[in-house]
Amino acid sequence: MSDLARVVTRFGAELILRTADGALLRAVSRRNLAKGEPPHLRAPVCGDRVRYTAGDGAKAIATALEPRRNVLVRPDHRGRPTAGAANIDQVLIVIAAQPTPDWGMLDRYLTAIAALPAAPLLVLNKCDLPETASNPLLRATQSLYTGLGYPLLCVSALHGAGIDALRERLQGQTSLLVGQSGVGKSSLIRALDPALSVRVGELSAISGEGRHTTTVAHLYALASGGDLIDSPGVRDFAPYQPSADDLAAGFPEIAARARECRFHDCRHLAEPDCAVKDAVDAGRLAPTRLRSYHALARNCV
Ligand SMILES: Nc1nc2c(ncn2[C@@H]2O[C@H](COP(=O)(O)OP(=O)(O)OP(=O)(O)O)[C@@H](O)[C@H]2O)c(=O)[nH]1
Ligand SMILES: [Zn+2]
Repeated sequence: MSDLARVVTRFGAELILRTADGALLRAVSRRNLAKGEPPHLRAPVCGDRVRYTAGDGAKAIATALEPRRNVLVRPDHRGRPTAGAANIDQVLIVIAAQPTPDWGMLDRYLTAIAALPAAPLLVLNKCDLPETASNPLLRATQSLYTGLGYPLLCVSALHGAGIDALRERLQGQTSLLVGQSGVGKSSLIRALDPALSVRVGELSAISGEGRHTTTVAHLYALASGGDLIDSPGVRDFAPYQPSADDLAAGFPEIAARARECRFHDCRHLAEPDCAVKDAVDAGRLAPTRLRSYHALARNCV
């Protein structure tokens, strides 16, 4: 008999599992639990569902990996693909008036999220700051992305505005938290569930690895419902070699206009009769989006 559990985190060959009744359990796993997969996808990662049995000692044994809905792959420090987290329903991209938003980064996130696939949710934090309302570029960009159909919530981790609405959007979902350094991701986790900092301590005690475990991906169960994956290592991620389809999914407004270009493989650079460049010139397509598109297309496979 084997039971089903969810991987909270992994360090080396060891896992912390969350069992069906919510208990945390230390477990060991073979590195290649998923034999048919490419090497970087064989070991269980944060968010995976695994079968386990009780081991001889204090540690359980992960015996099988359940099929994944998706897995986030990113380059490791040597540029090789590595799995960061699995079974992600939704990605929260946190932005704020401060630090100054990096819109290219936002477009990279959106493309990677479309490729996963998962649902994006833009979270504009620090809405208590006067700059949030008074910065014309931020307002214009806000309407650019909502106009493209991306949902956006304005919140304040500091004052609590919009946090209830955010909690609601997290229920029943596994959500990954990403965003530039300093936008308030840690503050948002604390605002969503003040008890979580206690659980972080509990995890360190179980793993015995203290500091190390705070730098890898963790799956947190929110008291209000839903799971949140926070991964300091995955907080900035780019699509791993996007395909042409990934680019089309990440830039739907460009893909729609590209059908009108004279050349079916138009790259929207210097080609004649390019409907995408025409749309930019006519002010119907944001030049920043085309710039982001070109930056990603350079790595396209
Ligand atoms: N005014 C205001 N400040 C906030 C809010 N949320 C976070 N901050 C501040 O922004 C700074 C950065 O917050 P963090 O939560 O550490 O940001 P982070 O995104 O986790 O940063 P990294 O750990 O570097 O990725 C801190 O000084 C927070 O107090 C907010 O809603 N309003
Ligand atoms: Zn074109």
